[in-house]
Amino acid sequence: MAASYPKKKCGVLGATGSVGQRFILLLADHPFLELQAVGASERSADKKYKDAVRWKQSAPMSEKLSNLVLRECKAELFTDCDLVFSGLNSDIAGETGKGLQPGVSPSRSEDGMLTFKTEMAFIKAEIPVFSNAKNYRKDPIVPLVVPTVNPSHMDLIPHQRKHFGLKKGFLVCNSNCAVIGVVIPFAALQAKFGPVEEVEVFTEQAISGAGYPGVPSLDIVDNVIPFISGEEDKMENEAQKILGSLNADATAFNEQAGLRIGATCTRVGVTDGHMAFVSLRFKNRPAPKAEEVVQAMREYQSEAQKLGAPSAPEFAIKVFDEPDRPQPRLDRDISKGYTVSVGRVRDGAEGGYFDIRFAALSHNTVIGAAGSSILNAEVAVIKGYI
Ligand SMILES: NC(=O)C1=CN([C@@H]2O[C@H](COP(=O)(O)OP(=O)(O)OC[C@H]3O[C@@H](n4cnc5c(N)ncnc54)[C@H](OP(=O)(O)O)[C@@H]3O)[C@@H](O)[C@H]2O)C=CC1
Ligand SMILES: N[C@@H](CC(=O)OP(=O)(O)O)C(=O)O
Repeated sequence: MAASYPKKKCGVLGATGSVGQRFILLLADHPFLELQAVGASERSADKKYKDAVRWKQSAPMSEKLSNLVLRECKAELFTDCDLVFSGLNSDIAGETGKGLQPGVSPSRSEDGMLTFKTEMAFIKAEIPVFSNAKNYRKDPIVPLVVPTVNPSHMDLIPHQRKHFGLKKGFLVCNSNCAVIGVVIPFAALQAKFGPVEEVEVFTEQAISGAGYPGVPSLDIVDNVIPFISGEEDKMENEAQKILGSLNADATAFNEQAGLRIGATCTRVGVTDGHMAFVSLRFKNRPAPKAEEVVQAMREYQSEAQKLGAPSAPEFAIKVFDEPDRPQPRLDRDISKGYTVSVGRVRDGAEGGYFDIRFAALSHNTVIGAAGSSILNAEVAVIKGYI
């Protein structure tokens, strides 16, 4: 029988956005995370959720949640929550380019007062934050967690709390949505065959990845955009931290040394679901063949699954044998969007540099964003951090 956990009241910041709407869907019938509060900009505050949101999901919103009244994203308005999820734009979520360590020294507002950006203000108010924004992902004191890869990195939380003088507050980040879709297969392969050394990845990313209203229709219909600002840098630099290790006293991360990733990121006219086409080379010789890679991915069990997190998919990775799968429209909702689908697993070109090639599909607002945050929160509750 599944273990039961005490109910936790949660809030969603940025609840009207592309990621926020996915939180509303995924939290509607959660076994222990109860949606208590929703937040958005001043423009939306004090309106009922259903009146402020421009709902873009194919499933309807829950009647009960649709009547929640939106609050401004101020920590003092969320003290009735045990934790919050952040689907805030990065300019609202936190400092840019500086990271949390210097984030302890707050910004100075126009009137000269010291202010904290939103996520920092919440953790200072002792409210744990699970963030989708990019600001603090690479900060040495912030766990960057993909729940079906490295939930053990949350064991840095006591150190983070000590650093900030907090009792209950902490910050855990998700990675970039396109990164999530590739690190899950990488984790399965590395567990079996040792380090991946070199990767070349090409993505076709969904429109919902750009938020709402996002990409103008005249740009994306009947078209492919061969550039997403800032995306390739994240693809090339976030995986090393996720696939790295926590040191023995759980105070610092060692990034995976020697993992080089080259990325080309494009936007295509798909609503949800990022495709990634990967070529990779292992460090160890001889490298595994495609059949062994398929088996390793099929056997992969993540720690989130082993811990019994209720949203953890039965299989973190589904591998298709059919040569024309996965496809976004057909396969993005497998395990409600928590599973990454892989197909076209092939050996590298004969005599070529890369060992293996495959295609991976991930639902960018579920396992790529809101779903990962929810799974991370489940793990944090199971581990007793909340
Ligand atoms: N979309 C995706 O697939 C992924 C997104 N992310 C990240 O998640 C975050 C959210 O992305 P997404 O949902 O796409 O963005 P959207 O632009 O769709 O939504 C932004 C949300 O932030 C709110 N907001 C805007 N300004 C303010 C403000 N001044 N104060 C408080 N709230 C404000 C908006 O509320 P209002 O309606 O009132 O304007 C809205 O709820 C971003 O950091 C993004 O980079 C990460 C992974 C994947
Ligand atoms: N940039 C991603 C989504 C996103 O917002 O990513 P990030 O949180 O890393 O900025 C996309 O367009 O599909």
